[in-house]
Amino acid sequence: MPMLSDPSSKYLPYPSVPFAEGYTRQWPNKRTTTSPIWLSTDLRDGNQALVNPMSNTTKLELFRLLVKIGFKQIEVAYPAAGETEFQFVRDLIENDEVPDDVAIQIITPARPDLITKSIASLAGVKHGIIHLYNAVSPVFREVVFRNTKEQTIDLTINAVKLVKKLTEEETARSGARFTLNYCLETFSQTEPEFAVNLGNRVLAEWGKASPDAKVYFNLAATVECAPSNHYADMVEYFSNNINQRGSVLLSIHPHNDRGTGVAATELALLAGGDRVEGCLLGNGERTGNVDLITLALNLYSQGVSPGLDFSNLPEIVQVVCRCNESAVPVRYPYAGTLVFSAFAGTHQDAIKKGLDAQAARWEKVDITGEGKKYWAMPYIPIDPKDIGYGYENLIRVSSQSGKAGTAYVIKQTLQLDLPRRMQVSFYGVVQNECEKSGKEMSTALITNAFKQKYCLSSKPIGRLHLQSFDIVPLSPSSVTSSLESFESDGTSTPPEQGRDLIRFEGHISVDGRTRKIMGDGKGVHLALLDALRGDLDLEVDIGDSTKTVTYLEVNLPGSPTSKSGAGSVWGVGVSSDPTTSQCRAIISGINGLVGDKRFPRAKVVFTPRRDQSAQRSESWLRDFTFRAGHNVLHTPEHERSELIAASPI
Ligand SMILES: CC(=O)SCCNC(=O)CCNC(=O)[C@H](O)C(C)(C)COP(=O)(O)OP(=O)(O)OC[C@H]1O[C@@H](n2cnc3c(N)ncnc32)[C@H](O)[C@@H]1OP(=O)(O)O
Ligand SMILES: CC(C)C(=O)C(=O)O
Repeated sequence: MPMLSDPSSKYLPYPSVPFAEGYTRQWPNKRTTTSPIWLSTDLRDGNQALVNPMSNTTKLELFRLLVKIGFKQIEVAYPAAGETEFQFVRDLIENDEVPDDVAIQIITPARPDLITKSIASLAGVKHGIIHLYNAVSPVFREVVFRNTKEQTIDLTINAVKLVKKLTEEETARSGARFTLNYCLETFSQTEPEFAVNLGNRVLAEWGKASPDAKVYFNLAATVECAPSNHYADMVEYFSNNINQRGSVLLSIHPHNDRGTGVAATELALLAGGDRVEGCLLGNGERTGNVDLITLALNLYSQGVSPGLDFSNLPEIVQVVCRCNESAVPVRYPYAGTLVFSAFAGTHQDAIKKGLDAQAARWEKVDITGEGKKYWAMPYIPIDPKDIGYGYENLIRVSSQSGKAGTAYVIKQTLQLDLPRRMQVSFYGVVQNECEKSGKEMSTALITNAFKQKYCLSSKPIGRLHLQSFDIVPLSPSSVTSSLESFESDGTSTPPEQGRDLIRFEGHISVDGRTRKIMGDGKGVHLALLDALRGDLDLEVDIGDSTKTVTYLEVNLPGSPTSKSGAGSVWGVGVSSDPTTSQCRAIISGINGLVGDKRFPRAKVVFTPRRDQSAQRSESWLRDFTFRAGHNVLHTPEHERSELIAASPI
């Protein structure tokens, strides 16, 4: 039949849930503030859907992982399926694999022979949950069992009677504790009144439900056939109408046929669900059971602890995929390898700004002790570090990226905070490469391109390579450049005559051949330019107003790394002469420190920061670090401060 034919003659819409006239649904106004009880059915519903069901060795590995994650209820087998399944339960019990606070659940259909065998597998268990199931919706009653409603009830009640008898015998023998988990298979496709009626008959037959020994009703969306709000309505109806609600626990068992298993579960929990059955990474029949990792981390990202430990999610994913012989799509919630990577330029820009803003906000909390370090990050709903990922892949660069992403990579790898206009310029280089290759630019490729472009290497990269140089003072040596005035806006042009004349003598290789160059000027850069002009016929004009600005951030030892500047003291030096600019910045910084009671006596680390926002024509210094020793700031007898230039970054 062609796809576009009228489906209304073929498919029936979901029926309404028979709430009383005027009834106001409760679930839409609720919030989930606590974690449900979790049951992992990886070893049963997950296992039965695998191409190659797990061996008992593999099941044991997964069982141990589930225990480690923190599951307190684990469905371990369908013991009546065969000897292997039966033996798995025996091994767990006999080898003392089950911690005292963990209950193991086994599943059995409502058939006497299979119930007997299933319960026998649990001999000696501490806490066993008997998951008894039969499908109760019209199609199953009519087609699979060929039963009326009354016959369905009889089948169920007889099974409950047998479970009660066998478990009581085992309790008398070994002291084992048992819980009945009665599953209305295909609950979400069953008439709500019939489901409640059946549930009440089960309760009456069990006869011993209490707030301390609740009967579980597993309300299965065996096949997800309707939107999530319908499942929530079904659960709320059952919750409102089942007897002895305080002695009953509602379990949610959703599948994901419509791709909304997670949403259905979240709404069903609002509607009265207390417990969730599902699998890690949503393994299971057809499109899978509901994914417990997504559910738990959705809760976590709302500030509700799920009580499950996914702090090393990559490792968990790896084990689960190996055990299930399956793979996770790269965009899978939380667990996909690309979930915490942005390629798009505007996303990257927002993330980069978000990280900086958050670092400042968190630092303020550290310093003031006020407020909370809450997570508020564009495009990233959960801190990747909380679940075992780093930030190193947050930004990946392709032809869809922009300058911010590229600058982020350079900051991460080379610790260089590029000035904005340089970001734009360098991004052109990267974009060109991306468009040429049509591929992602890896971190290594970007870093390499940066080094190539700006010749950042001790080995020759460009056509010109400076091998060595000397600065020879031509006029009497004195630091007279400090005579140059600096107005508050830093834009004044330095008087040339205020500085010493120096000679630049160097060796430069040009296309691999060494050439000697020499030039004079007031300041190193002018002398170098003179040498290039004279010896190599290279005319470069960097403008009269070219200045070097040196920023020094003096971090307070013991305070967190200062990104906002709140935990540090700053110095600034501006001059057309780089050396003078550095000297001024140091003196300026020290001035800010003297008498600052917050500052300890020794070891002051100076970290220069370059101005990113300036629109002036400037030359930019390479980063370098100074360390002041010998308590220079606080002991007047050390008048000759010892400022040691440490290695360049
Ligand atoms: C929704 C779920 O995921 S439920 C879990 C499903 N998991 C499995 O089926 C995995 C393990 N299953 C098995 O190993 C086998 O199916 C067994 C051992 C349980 C039964 O095997 P068999 O006796 O060969 O029966 P078969 O597999 O054909 O099952 C169908 C029979 O059980 C009946 N049946 C099916 N479900 C139930 C139930 N919940 N309660 C009672 N009877 C049931 C069917 O009506 C059918 O009976 P019929 O033969 O009289 O028509
Ligand atoms: C037996 C039940 C719990 C089941 O697996 C289902 O309905 O999907």
